[in-house]
This record gives sequence, structure tokens and C-alpha cells, in this order.
Amino acid sequence: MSTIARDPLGTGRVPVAPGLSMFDPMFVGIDEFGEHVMLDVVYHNLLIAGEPGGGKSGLVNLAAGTSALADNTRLVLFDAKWVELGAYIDVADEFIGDEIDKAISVLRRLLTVAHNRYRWILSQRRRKVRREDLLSTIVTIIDELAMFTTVLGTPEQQKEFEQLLRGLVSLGRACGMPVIAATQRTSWDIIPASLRDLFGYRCAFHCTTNGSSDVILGDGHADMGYDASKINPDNPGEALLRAGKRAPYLIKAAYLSDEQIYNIADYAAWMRRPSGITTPAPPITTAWEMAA
Ligand SMILES: Nc1ncnc2c1ncn2[C@@H]1O[C@H](COP(=O)(O)OP(=O)(O)OP(=O)(O)O)[C@@H](O)[C@H]1O
Repeated sequence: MSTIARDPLGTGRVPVAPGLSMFDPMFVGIDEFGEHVMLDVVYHNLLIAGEPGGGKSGLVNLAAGTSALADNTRLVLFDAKWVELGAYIDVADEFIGDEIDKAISVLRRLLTVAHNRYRWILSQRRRKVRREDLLSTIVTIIDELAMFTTVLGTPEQQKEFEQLLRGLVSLGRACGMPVIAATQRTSWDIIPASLRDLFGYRCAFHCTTNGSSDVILGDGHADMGYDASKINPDNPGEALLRAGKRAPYLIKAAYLSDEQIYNIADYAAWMRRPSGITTPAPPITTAWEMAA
């Protein structure tokens, strides 16, 4: 249930969402039976791939919108096109456009944070973060992965980006730093199996061949009948979702229009504004704060 709070700027009344957390399941669409499909994104990385026009950016924006609205959640957005995730530029901790140097330096920083968090988790005698830890969730979203691994910068920089990303995808999951990556290039050079297999959730939109469907879902899946090249290209948003141990199943991803995306981003920016009643954070001193 949402409540209504008075808009302090006096421009009307603003609905205040209940405290959405990234530890809550994320709604991504419906399955063939009309049931809601929810993903536990905080503990899983999500790979989104398929041919242009298949509906990937709908799912990417759904993830960005949910993260933007979620409490205690920080966004790190990579978007070489600027406009796919540009709506969230004001709510993101970092927004990386077509800038490979910045992309590499931000990934390095994220890896440092992940290492710090693991040391803190170790001190708590555990193996992963929990909601009660109150550590912020840092969601990294990359829209068009191939731009950073094959187009921008030198081959050395692309390789470094890929290595750092592999590190973040390996480490982030259990320390509250999930990665959501999207690409329209469904080939082995963009999504090598060693990287793909680190994504616990994989969503394949329409592909041109059964081989490219297997690149996303896993070797041999097309032969078993899970083949995203069979998805009707005239039905954007339809995808095969492989989530955890369950066999891939058909979903229809929810879709947000540009107007809805900007409304969500504006609302998130409003929710995240400095309220003026909180005191500024003191300097970082404790191990817990370093890990955050
Ligand atoms: N879930 C959906 N339900 C209904 N229509 C959709 C859905 N997803 C996408 N569409 C329609 O398909 C069009 C293309 O979708 P979208 O831009 O998300 O594809 P894409 O795979 O991200 O393409 P690209 O790789 O070129 O960015 C949208 O403009 C929209 O009209």
C-alpha cells in the first residue's frame, strides 16, 4: 500500500512508495500462465541478450527503475549510447557514457569496494551480506556490453575492461553488488562461456540462430528445445528466462515507455533528494563504513 505525503515544494501531493529494497524480489514480467515473474537480483547477476528490437532495453530499464526506487541502493550505469540509461543520470553514483578510461577506473573502484566488503563479511563469520546488514546495494548496469569490449578504446583497454568486469561479476553477487549486463551481440567473443556462466539469471530475447541462443542460455539448450531463435520476432518482450536451476521458460517482459521511464527517474530523484533534516555523514572511520 502506498501513502500520500505532502510535497514540501507545494506543487501538489506526491505518493510515497513503501520502502522498496533490492532484497525484495524484482518484478520483470509475466510467464505463459500470466503469473508474475520475480527475480532475486541482489544475489544474482543478470545477463540480457538478443537481437536488436527484441525488447532488451525494456528489461534493462525495469532493472534501472527498480534500483532507482529502491531504498539504500546505489546505481552505477554504463551506457555508451547515453540515451538508454540517461534518464537515471541524476540518481546514479556514476554514469559512464562512451568513455573507456572512466569505465575502467570505475570498475577498479567497484572491485576495491567488493574486496573491502568481503573482508568485512569475513569479520562477521559469514559468506554473504544480508538485508539486516544495512550495507547499500550497488547495482551495476551495462547497456551494450560490446561497446566496451570491442568498440571503444584500444584492444588492451577492452581486455582490461573485460577482466575487471569478470572480477566484479564473480565477486559482486554475495556482497550486495549485482551486475546486470545487456548486449545485442550474441556471440562467443562478446559473451565467452566463462563470463556467461557467472550470470545466475540469463534472459534470451529473439535471436537469429540457435547457436546464438545457446551462447546466452548455455550449450546444448537449443537441442533440448530451449531456443530463442524460435521466438516470434513480431512479439517484442518475449524471452526465454533461465533462472537458477530451473529450465528456461517463456516470459513476456514488462515494458516502460520513455515517458514512464522519465517519470520514474524524476520520482526517484525526488525521493533521493537531500531532505535538509538529516545531518551530514561524519567522516568514514570504522571498518563497517569502509566496507559500505
Ligand atoms: N515487453 C514489451 N511489450 C511490448 N512491446 C515491446 C516490449 N518490449 C519492446 N517492445 C517494443 O519493441 C520496440 C523495441 O524494443 P527495445 O528497444 O526494447 O528492443 P532492444 O532489444 O533493446 O533493441 P536495441 O538492441 O536496438 O536497443 C519498442 O520500441 C517497443 O515498441
